[in-house]
Amino acid sequence: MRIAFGADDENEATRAVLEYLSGLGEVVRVAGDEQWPRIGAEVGQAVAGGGADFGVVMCWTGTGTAIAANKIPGVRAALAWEPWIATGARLWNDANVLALSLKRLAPDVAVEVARAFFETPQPDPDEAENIARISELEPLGAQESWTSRQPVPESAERKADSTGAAPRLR
Ligand SMILES: O=P(O)(O)OC[C@H]1O[C@@H](O)[C@H](O)[C@@H]1O
Repeated sequence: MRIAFGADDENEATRAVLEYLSGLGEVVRVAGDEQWPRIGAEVGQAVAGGGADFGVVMCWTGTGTAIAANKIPGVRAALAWEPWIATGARLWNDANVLALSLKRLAPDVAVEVARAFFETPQPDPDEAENIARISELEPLGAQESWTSRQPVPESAERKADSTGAAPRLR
């Protein structure tokens, strides 16, 4: 597995995550010491361009790098702060970039969240249509309507079954 990594600062959490990622495969890009928009964009480009299978971005909140990464077509970056969120991001959103707060997450929690992300290899096939719709959004301008929009019924029970977590309300 090839993983692109970038963080706009370095601390115990970033070091712990990098160490965990190094055990998973090759960390192909370590972006650092740059502003968060560039970190997000470069990690996103590595993933969208095929240079990496997945990306991990870290910044103070995790939000700035996530937003920047999501501007790159093909990127589905998800901010996660607990393992269940990371599992869901892979399972239901086929997230290919994980965003983490380097300020808020303790190193062991950051690694736990990353582990949940990387230990959920396949998205739920039932979500394939929704995930494909994300790509349809990429070329849309602010004024264009999304013609393929249709409601997708979801079952809280099915979500609960697939993660073992509590059912969620929609
Ligand atoms: O622009 P600076 O102050 O460096 O950073 C602001 C922080 O705001 C957040 O979105 C990012 O996480 C970034 O780390």
